[in-house]
Amino acid sequence: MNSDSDSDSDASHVSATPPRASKPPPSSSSSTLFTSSSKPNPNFSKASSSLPRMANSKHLKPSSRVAKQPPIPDAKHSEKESSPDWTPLPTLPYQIRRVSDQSRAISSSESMEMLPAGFFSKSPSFMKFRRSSLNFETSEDNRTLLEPIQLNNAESEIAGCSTADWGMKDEVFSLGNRVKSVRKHPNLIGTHVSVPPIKVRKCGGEGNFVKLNMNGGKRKFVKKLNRRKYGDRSSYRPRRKTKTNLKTENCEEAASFCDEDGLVTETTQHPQKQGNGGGKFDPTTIEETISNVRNDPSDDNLVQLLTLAYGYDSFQDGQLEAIKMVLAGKSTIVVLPTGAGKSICYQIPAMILPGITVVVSPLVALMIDQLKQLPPVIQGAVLCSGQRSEEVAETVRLLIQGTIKVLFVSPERFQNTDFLSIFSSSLVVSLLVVDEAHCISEWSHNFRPSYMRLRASLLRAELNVNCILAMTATATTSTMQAIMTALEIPSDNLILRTTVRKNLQLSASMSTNRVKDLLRLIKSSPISEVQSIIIYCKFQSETDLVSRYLSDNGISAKSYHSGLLAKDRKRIQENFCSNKIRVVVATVAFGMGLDKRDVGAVIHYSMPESLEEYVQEIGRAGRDGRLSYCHLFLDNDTYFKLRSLMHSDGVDEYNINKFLSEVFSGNNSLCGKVYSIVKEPASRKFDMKEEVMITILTYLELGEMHYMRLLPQLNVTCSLNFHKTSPAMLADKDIVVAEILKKSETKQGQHVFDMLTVVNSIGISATSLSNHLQNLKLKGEVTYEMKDLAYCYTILKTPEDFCSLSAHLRKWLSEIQTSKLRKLDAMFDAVTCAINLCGKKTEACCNFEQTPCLEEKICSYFQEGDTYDTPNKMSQSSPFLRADIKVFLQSNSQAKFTPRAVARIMHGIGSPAYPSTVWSRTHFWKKESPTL
Ligand SMILES: Nc1ncnc2c1ncn2[C@@H]1O[C@H](COP(=O)(O)OP(=O)(O)OP(=O)(O)O)[C@@H](O)[C@H]1O
Repeated sequence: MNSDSDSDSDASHVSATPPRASKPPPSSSSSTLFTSSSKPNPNFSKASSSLPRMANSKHLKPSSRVAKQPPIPDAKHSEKESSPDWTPLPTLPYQIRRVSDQSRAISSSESMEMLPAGFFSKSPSFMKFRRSSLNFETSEDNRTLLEPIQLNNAESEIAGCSTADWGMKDEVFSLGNRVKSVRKHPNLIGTHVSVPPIKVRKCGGEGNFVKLNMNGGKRKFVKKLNRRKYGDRSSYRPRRKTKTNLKTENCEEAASFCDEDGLVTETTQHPQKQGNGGGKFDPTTIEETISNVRNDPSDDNLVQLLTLAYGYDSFQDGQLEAIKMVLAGKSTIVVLPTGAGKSICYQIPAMILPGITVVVSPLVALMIDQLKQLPPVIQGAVLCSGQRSEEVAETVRLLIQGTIKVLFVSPERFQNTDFLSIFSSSLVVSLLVVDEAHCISEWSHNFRPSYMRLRASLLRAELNVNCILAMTATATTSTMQAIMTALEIPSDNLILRTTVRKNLQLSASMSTNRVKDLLRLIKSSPISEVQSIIIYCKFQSETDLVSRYLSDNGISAKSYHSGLLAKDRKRIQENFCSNKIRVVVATVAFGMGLDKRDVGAVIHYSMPESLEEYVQEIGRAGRDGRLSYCHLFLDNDTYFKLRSLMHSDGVDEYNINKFLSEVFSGNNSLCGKVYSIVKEPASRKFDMKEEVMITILTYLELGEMHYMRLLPQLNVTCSLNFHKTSPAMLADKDIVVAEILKKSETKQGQHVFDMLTVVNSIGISATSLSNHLQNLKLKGEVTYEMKDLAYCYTILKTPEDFCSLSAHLRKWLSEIQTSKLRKLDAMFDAVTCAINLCGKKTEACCNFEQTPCLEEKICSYFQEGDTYDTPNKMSQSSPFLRADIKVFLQSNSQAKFTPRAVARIMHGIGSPAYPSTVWSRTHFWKKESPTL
C-alpha cells in the first residue's frame, strides 16, 4: 500500500501480507465465471504474497445579449425509431444492431465501446429528497445517511464521463451537407443495474486473513509561458443579466417543463455560436483559398481561409503555430486552455491536406459535438457503437471515395480488425489527432487504458500515418512527457500556453453551509447579473439538492447528471444553451464539449479532484472572451470523501494474483482460442472494480510483454428459443445450430449456451456467430437473449512468474492511486492558500485578490506536476483502532478479510466484494472517519 493512503495505511496495524494461505479463499459471492477452463493455475501456488469588472463596470457597457426563445422542438420527430427489420449486409465490415431490439445480440465491437473502462461504475443510485426532510444545516446524521449513496454516485461520475456518454445511441453520424437528423439517446448503461446481494463469507478452513498483529526523475518541461492573449482583467466587459431575463426567470422555468418529452435535434444546437462562416459560406471562394494555401501556406493565406471558413479575423494564440507545424508534417503537441480554439488546429489542416484526418476522441458525445462544429466546407463522420451497418457501410464508402475529410473514432476502434482493414486499402491518412491526449498517461487525472493503444509505432503500422497532433488543455510535465513518448513527438514540437484564460476571475471561500453561501453568492453582485451559470457538484444527490434549493428560492435551476434519462439531459442542455434555464447544477457529466460561449460563471459547490479537473471545468466560463467568474466552495467533508473514494480503486496483490490465475487458466491451448471473464461476478470475486480489471487486462496486452490480445467485449451467455422449425431439423441443415445443440443445456425450454464455447469449437468469430443468430431471428426461426457481458481475449503467452507480475501490477496501480491523491491534495492546498489571502475566509464573494494566487498555484502545479508534494493532512488513527479491528474480526469470524478490506470498511469505503449497501449496516462502517 502506498504511503499516502491514509485509510489503507491504518491497515499497517494488521499484517501487510494478506495471502498467508497457499491458495485463495473461497469467493465472498456465489459468482460464476464463464471461462473456457477453470483449472487452477499451477503458478498460483507460488503466491505469498481583477477587481475587474466592479472597479470598471461603470465604464463598461452591459451585455446586450438577451436570451432568445427558440421554437420548441418536435419531440416526436426526434424520437422516431427506424425500422427494426434490417438485415445485416454480409459484405460489410461491421454488423451493428439496433439498441431498441430487445433480443439483440450486442456486436462485439459495439459492446467494447459502450462499456469503456475507467469512466463509470454500473451502480448509479439516486437519493430522492422529500422537501420536508430537506435540511441544509451540516449535520453528522445527514452525512451518515447520505454518504454510501453519494459514494456510489461519485464513482459513476468522477472519472470524467457519464455512462450515458458511452451508451448513447446515435443514428446520425454523417454531417456536412447531408444531415439525417433522427437521433436517439437511450442511456444503455448504468440505469438498470442493481447491486447484487452479497453474502458474508462462510467460515473457511484458513481462518481470518487478517493477522491480529497488534504489537507490532522525471524530465521537466518548464517553459516560459508566452504572454497571454488576454490582457488585464480590468479590460473585460462584465456580463449582465438583462431586465428581460430577470423578469422572466420563473416563467422560463415553467416553460422548460412544457416540452418535458421534447427532444431537440442536433442541428438546433449552439444558437449562440458565431463564426463557422457566419452564413457567408461560398464553396468556390473557399476552394480557391484552400488551393492558394496548398501552394503557399503563408500567414496571410491562412488568415484568409480562417475568415472565409469561420468568420474570424485572426487566429488565437497558438493556433497558427500549430497549423503550420502540422502542415509541415511535424507531429506536434498542443497544450492550450479550454475554449482556446484547439479544434481549428486540426480542422484547417484537414481542409488542406490531401488525405483524411482521423480524430480519436474519448466520448461519443464529444465526437458528435466536434462533428457538429465542423465548418460546412469539411465533410465529417463518426464511426462508433450503435450505428446501423448501412450507415457504417455508407461512411466507409464515402471515406474511400474521398468525400469525408474528417473521421471521428474512439480509441477502442483500434481493437477492431474490421475497422483497421479499411486503412489497408488505398485510403490515405494525412493526420491523426489525439484529442484529450492526457488520457494516454496514467499520471493524468483521466487515464484511459484504451488510450494505451495509441502508440506512434502502432498507428504508423495500422494507419500508415506519419503526422500526429496531440491536443489537451490539461497536462502536467509528466503527462506531457508520457504523451510525447507514446506518440513520438519531439520535445521541440510543443505548443504550450497558459492553462487559465485571463478573462476568468478566480475566487474561493471556506464554507460550512454551502447551500446558503451559494444562494447568497448567486444573489449578490456580480453573479446576480450573470445570465448563465454552471454549478459543479461531485455527487448526483448534491445536484438534486442544490437545484431544488435554488428553485425554491426563485432561481431557475436544473440538475444534470448521468443518472438522468438521456432525453432529459439533452433537454436540459438545450434549454440552458437557449437561456431558458439560468443555472445548471451538474456533475462532471456536464460540460465536456459544451461550447456555450456566454457562460458567465462557474461555481464549484464541491471541490474538484484535481487542478486539471478544476481548469477543465472553469474553462466552460467566458468562452466569448468576456470577464467571467469562477468561485469554489471548500469544505473538509468533501475533501475527505474524495480522498476515501480514491482508495476504493486500490487492489491487493493477493487479488491480482487470483485474477491472473483466472485469466490464464486456459494456458494449455494457445491456438487462437477465445477466453472470457464475465465482468460482474469477476468484479465481486476479485474485489476489483471493472475499470481496474480492464486496466490490468490492457496492461497485459500492451505492457512491456504482450501476454494477450484483447477482443471486443461480448455478452457470452445466450438463451435460445426455437419457433418455426424443430431444433433437430434445423440442426440438420445448419452446422452452427447443430453445434449449439451439442453445447447447450436445456433450461425451462430454452437452449442456454456459452457463445465462446461454440465459437471455439466451430472456429468462427464471435461476430459471425452473432450475425448468424441474428439472421435466424430475422427469418423467424429463433428468438434469443444475451447476457453476461465479458472481457474476451486470446492468450499469446502465459506469464512465467505470477507472483512477480502481481507485485509489479500492484505497485503500478498503487502509484497511479498515489498520483491521484497528490492531485487532490494539490487542489486542496491551492484553494486553501487562496482562501488564506482573504481577510474573511468564509465570505463567499468574487475576491479578485485571490485570482493571481490561484493562477500561480495552477501554473506551478502544471510545471512541477507530480513532484508537487504536500504534507499529509489526515489525523492520526483513533487510539481504539486496534481494539475495533479485533472486535470486528471476532464478530465476523466466519469471514475472511484482507487488510485492505478491513481498512476500507473502517473508513466507510465500499468495494465490489464489500459494498456499502451491505457493510454500512454494521457499526464498524466509517469507524475510522478522518478529520483534519
Ligand atoms: N480564431 C478564433 N477567433 C475567435 N473565436 C475562435 C477562434 N478559434 C476558435 N474560436 C471559437 O472558440 C470556441 C472554442 O473553440 P474550441 O471548441 O475549438 O476550443 P477548445 O480549445 O477545443 O476547447 P475545449 O478544450 O473546451 O474543447 C469556439 O466557439 C470556436 O468557434
